[in-house]
Amino acid sequence: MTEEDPTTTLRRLRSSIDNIDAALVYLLAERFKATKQVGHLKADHGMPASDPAREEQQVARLRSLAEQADLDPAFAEKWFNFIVAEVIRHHTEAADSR
Ligand SMILES: C=C(O[C@@H]1C=C(C(=O)O)C=C[C@H]1O)C(=O)O
Repeated sequence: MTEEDPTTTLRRLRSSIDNIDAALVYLLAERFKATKQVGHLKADHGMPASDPAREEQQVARLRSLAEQADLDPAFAEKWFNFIVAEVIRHHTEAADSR
């Protein structure tokens, strides 16, 4: 079997990376659409922006999923915390504009 040219391999891998990045952007957009609705619901009903107990459950679940998927669980937790910080910022903005 002939080996693939390195330039061709790089192009092929980058094409896959581009598809994955596009999927991640769409997935994140969907997640923020849902969390923004949660933010308005909380603001309308005087509920606190953050829910540490829920976050703790999510971290445990995501760490376990990351292990199964051969992804660093510490990275999964860091990524989750980064996203949640932005969600809380949106929730606080929603509450302040009520
Ligand atoms: C979206 C919510 O609000 C916050 C954001 C969370 C998230 O982005 O997953 C989880 C818990 C809350 O701190 C929620 O309460 O479900």
